[in-house]
Amino acid sequence: MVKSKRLVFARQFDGMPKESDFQLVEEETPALKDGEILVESLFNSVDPYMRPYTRVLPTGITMIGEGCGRVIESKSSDFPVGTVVMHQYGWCTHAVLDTKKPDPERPIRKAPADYPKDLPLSLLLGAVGMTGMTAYFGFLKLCEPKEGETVFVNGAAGAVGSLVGQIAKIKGCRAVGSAGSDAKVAWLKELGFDAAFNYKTVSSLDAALKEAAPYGIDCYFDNVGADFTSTVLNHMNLYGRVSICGSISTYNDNEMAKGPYPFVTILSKQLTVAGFKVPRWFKEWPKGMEQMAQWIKEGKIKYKEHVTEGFENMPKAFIGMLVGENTGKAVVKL
Ligand SMILES: NC(=O)C1=CN([C@@H]2O[C@H](COP(=O)(O)OP(=O)(O)OC[C@H]3O[C@@H](n4cnc5c(N)ncnc54)[C@H](OP(=O)(O)O)[C@@H]3O)[C@@H](O)[C@H]2O)C=CC1
Ligand SMILES: CCCCCC(=O)/C=C/[C@@H]1[C@@H](C/C=C\CCCC(=O)O)[C@@H](O)C[C@H]1O
Repeated sequence: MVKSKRLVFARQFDGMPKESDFQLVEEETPALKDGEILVESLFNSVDPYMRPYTRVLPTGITMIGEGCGRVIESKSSDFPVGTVVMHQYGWCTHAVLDTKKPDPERPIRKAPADYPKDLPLSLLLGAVGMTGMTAYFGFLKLCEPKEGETVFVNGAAGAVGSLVGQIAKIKGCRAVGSAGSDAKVAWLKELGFDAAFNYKTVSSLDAALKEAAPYGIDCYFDNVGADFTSTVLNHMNLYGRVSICGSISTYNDNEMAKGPYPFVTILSKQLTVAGFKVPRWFKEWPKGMEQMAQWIKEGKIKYKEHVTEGFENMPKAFIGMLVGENTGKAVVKL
């Protein structure tokens, strides 16, 4: 038995989450049954989806989220001690997982056997994990970028957005991004974005897009949603493709945003607009993970991690990510 900690989703969020919405619980892990493994978490992820997904969840549960950890006790020959796994075990320091009852929605994923020794394991939650797969498949499958096309991504200095822009460059596109600070914009230029702007300080989004994408936008990877997206659609070229990845500008709203209705724009420009959830391509993730790791090793993809130290600081890290404190992937190191 091991002393463990978890953070409970104690109060429904009202607008921006608060630290007092979580409660820390300490307890001992139970003895393992046949087929079970005890995982010690090394890194826990904080992600935007946690804010809207909790709307329909009951309070009192362990806060939802993915972690990357090491098996420290095992009653499963498939997962010997030392195996590194990723799983939606929630905000906890230790998790008992049943390997005999696989849940296709929440699989226990093993770190690839050939995962490069010189890459941090935290990347299995970031550029070589769920976030990286979101950028890789959500962009390539739905935007189908062609050489010479203009790609626009918002939330561009975040975990997903920063990868989308760099993949766009690898594919020979012109990459344009927006982010919420001048320091983030400077980093995007370092990454090779052809144009980038601070959406918080431009005189108008319309004017900024006109300047940054003078020949229009062919591919739009949308992390932000709502009014931002309606404005971007006006800058799309004929037959443009739009990948609807997220809608972070609406996650703290207590009600779903209504309108405006951009359907005539979509029709007249003959746009293809598609939403996705990245587990849709689960079967292809190993290939995507291998490609992302290879691009990182070759220096074609650069990444940043915003690492918060200490399990107890997870609420701070989560709120910080929602207000834009992170550049690159926000993770918590336990
Ligand atoms: N469909 C899917 O399967 C998946 C979707 N996603 C979505 O991808 C998006 C990006 O996620 P991820 O890269 O992990 O997160 P990020 O690393 O981008 O972190 C969130 C960022 O959002 C920006 N932000 C916050 N509020 C606003 C706002 N009102 N308007 C514009 N930007 C805002 C902040 O950056 P700034 O300083 O620039 O404002 C903040 O740093 C999210 O919408 C998420 O839900 C993620 C994973 C899977
Ligand atoms: C309106 C909300 C849009 C959110 C888009 C987004 O960020 C989606 C992310 C999912 C994410 C969900 C993870 C876990 C949900 C289950 C939680 C639980 O009950 O334990 C991940 O699965 C990949 C994205 O599709």
